[in-house]
Amino acid sequence: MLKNDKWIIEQAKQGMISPFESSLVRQVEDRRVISYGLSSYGYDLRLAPTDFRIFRHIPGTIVNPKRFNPENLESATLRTDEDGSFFIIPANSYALGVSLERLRIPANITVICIGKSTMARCGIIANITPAEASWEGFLTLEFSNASSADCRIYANEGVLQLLFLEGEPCQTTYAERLGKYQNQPQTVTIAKV
Ligand SMILES: O=c1ccn([C@H]2C[C@H](O)[C@@H](COP(=O)(O)OP(=O)(O)OP(=O)(O)O)O2)c(=O)[nH]1
Repeated sequence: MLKNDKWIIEQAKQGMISPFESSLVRQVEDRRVISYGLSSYGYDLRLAPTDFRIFRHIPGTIVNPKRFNPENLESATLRTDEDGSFFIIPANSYALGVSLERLRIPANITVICIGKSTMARCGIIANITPAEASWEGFLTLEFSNASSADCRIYANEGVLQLLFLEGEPCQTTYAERLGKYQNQPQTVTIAKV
């Protein structure tokens, strides 16, 4: 079953999402923001200002998920103006960021990470991925800019939404099988095998 706002509040009190906003935030002081916080059946996460990296091609090489070369990722600069702090995701490129919130997923829950409509309308696709039962840490976030125009992606503002699905208790959680992405820090975690 898809979990509702009341359930998310109860779980957040026990540390599922930190920091936690118990309503949808649309404005901070006198500035409009890309919304984040609690929605009816989900939670909108913020992008951390700490780490955002853009894929680049290294001539003569091919990306190998079994031996990922960190040089394929170039750190982007955080810029700030009257609209907020942001990174630029170039046209037709792929980028990795990290969530501002730390998550602790309950043992009978799978979380689906999907895009926000506002960003989707600007050509930004958040790669749809699960966060598994009993996983914890800061999510590494994956975006493509499918449009032919460069786009801002705001730090400290909404960038992704989470849907919480409850299942029958499983035999082995991600934590119990010692999943390799357990306890990710608030920096981009590159592909591992
Ligand atoms: O966008 C995402 C999605 C998931 N995760 C975290 C939470 C999730 O529980 C964990 C493992 O992800 P997944 O199971 O998709 O990775 P895998 O390639 O299947 O790894 P493994 O072989 O360890 O299961 O990574 C992220 O950091 N970012």
